[in-house]
Amino acid sequence: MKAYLSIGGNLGDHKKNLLEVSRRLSEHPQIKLKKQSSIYETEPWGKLDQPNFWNQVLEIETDLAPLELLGICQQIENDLGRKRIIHWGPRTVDIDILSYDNRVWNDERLTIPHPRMEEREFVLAPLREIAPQFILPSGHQVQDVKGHGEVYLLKNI
Ligand SMILES: Nc1ncnc2c1ncn2[C@@H]1O[C@H](COP(=O)(O)OP(=O)(O)OP(=O)(O)O)[C@@H](O)[C@H]1O
Ligand SMILES: Nc1nc2c(c(=O)[nH]1)N=C(CO)CN2
Repeated sequence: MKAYLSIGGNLGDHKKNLLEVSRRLSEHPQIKLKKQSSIYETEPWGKLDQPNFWNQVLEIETDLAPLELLGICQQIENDLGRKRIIHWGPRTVDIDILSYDNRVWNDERLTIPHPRMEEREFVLAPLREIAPQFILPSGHQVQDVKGHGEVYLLKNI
């Protein structure tokens, strides 16, 4: 199954943390990392009084079930020192499942497609880069939609 993940953080060594997420995901026997967007520096979304984030979107192929994938992502977040303190607040690294095999999932642990992805330019810009044909929950193509927040493509990092 094809899934898209959004990863981001704004504490510690951003680059190291993002690379570490990709490394750990690709080491998992049931996950293949297919595409990685560029890394973007992004204005904080939702809660504005915090440092800029670094964000990236990954395309993976996996035969893990959605909740199993969520568990792996949360394990990686915890291993990299993620503490859940402030809602939408600063974090070393956060992994959101944007979509999973065009499926819909709705329970207290997991909602896919991710309900807030469409408002977030920090998700849409990297997604547009690796999956311009991606259909958003609204039915629009990602390349036709602009979300909120400025993003800056980071070059030569
Ligand atoms: N698509 C999803 N991807 C990742 N986590 C999800 C998803 N849907 C629901 N969750 C749940 O959301 C919970 C809270 O996530 P988290 O603390 O990372 O929220 P957040 O990143 O601050 O906000 P947001 O969800 O708006 O990105 C997680 O424990 C997880 O169970
Ligand atoms: N730019 C940006 N802003 C955010 C981010 C993020 O990854 N990037 N994550 C948040 C919590 O999910 C809240 N706000």
